[in-house]
Amino acid sequence: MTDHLIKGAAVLGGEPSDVLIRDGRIAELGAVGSIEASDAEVYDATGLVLLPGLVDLHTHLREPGREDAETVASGSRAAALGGYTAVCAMANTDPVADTAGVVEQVWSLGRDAGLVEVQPIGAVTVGLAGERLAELGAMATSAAKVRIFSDDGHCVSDPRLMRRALEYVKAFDGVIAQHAEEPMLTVGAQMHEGAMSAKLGLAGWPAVAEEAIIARDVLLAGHVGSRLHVCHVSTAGSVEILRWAKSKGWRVTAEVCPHHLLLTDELAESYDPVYKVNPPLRTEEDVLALQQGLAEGVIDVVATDHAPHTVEDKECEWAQARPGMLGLQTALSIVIKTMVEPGLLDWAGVAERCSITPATIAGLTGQGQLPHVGAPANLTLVDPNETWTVNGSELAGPSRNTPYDGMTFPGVVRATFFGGRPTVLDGKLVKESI
Ligand SMILES: NC(=O)N[C@@H](CC(=O)O)C(=O)O
Ligand SMILES: [Zn+2]
Repeated sequence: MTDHLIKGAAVLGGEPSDVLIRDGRIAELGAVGSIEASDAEVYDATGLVLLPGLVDLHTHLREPGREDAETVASGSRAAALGGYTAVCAMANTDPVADTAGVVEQVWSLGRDAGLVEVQPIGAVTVGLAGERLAELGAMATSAAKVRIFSDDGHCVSDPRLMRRALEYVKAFDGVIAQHAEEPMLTVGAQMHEGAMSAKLGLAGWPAVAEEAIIARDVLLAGHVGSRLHVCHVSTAGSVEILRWAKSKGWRVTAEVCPHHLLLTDELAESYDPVYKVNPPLRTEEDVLALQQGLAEGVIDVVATDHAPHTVEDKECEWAQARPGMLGLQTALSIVIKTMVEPGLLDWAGVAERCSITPATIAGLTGQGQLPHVGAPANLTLVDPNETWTVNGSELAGPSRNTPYDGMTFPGVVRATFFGGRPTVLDGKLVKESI
């Protein structure tokens, strides 16, 4: 394996340093010019910020079943380009990832693609039907070593089943990741329930449908003493409930998606289904509360909820369109725009929210480590002073459903190193790694 010498990178935005990568790990780290490595390939990282490789807790890779929207390989390419070195693959595939066989299939497809660590998430219930627990233990002890279980796309709405799931995973320190949506309050829902849904005549998903489930689940997690993770938190009220749950010392973590940190329900006025997503885009007040919650750590991590859909599933009437938007290649830029530029997070905070804490939640021990000698070389180099304009037709993967087409953002991912090997250099996929 070739040695790599990264020169002049600001580690977490600090002093410029040189980093030598050898045999998949950081072998040396020191002041600029202090490392001798004549055989190493040199990468000039002057002006770039070095972060631990990003880790996504919520990625829809669509394989098996909807390879026309995304595959494990195409999603891995999007992830590497976005600065990720690990993604957790959601279970709502076809067939559903509710057995050891399916999670092992996804895991080995990820290994074959070789661009990021692909950690499968297992379903909580058989077929995501919310009726019977899936084989959680078999998935946990499979080669995929599943630790996160989620029926994402659906809420585990039966409280008895949710309690049993929390009890079951406690034995192997697993976590239940809940898509918090009380289904009886979102029948026919198309967007956030508020002034805009009234104006547009679209059925609303009220904030309380999310908040009622989060309130119930933090109580259950506290009661059982087990780990709960709340997916894609989208309302100001949810942040308040999480703050309270954390003050009790319960083992509760939560994620927010980049689109909920930036976009609002006003965009639905265009009737462009690219803005249709679950949970829906909310109000300005919610956006500000989510940013504040993430800054304070009430919300622990940023997760993309990267949800590729084909043109047929997205470019149709709003009511028929599938919910979800692409996220892997734009996430870091949106975090910089909404959190770093306004001074809500520094680079250490970005590393914490986008890499270190997600890796801890997912139990990915080789990921999310602050750069130090001996650490696995999963690293991202970003140019914070450069901007780029999103071009939907140039994104990796077959799907085009980005809500950011034509928008200009700060923060260009220049290089990604996965297991000591560059997967992205100068902003492009490294050929040998594809
Ligand atoms: N977020 C979405 O709007 N859609 C997701 C499911 C989900 O994350 O709930 C999908 O699988 O398309
Ligand atoms: Zn969801």
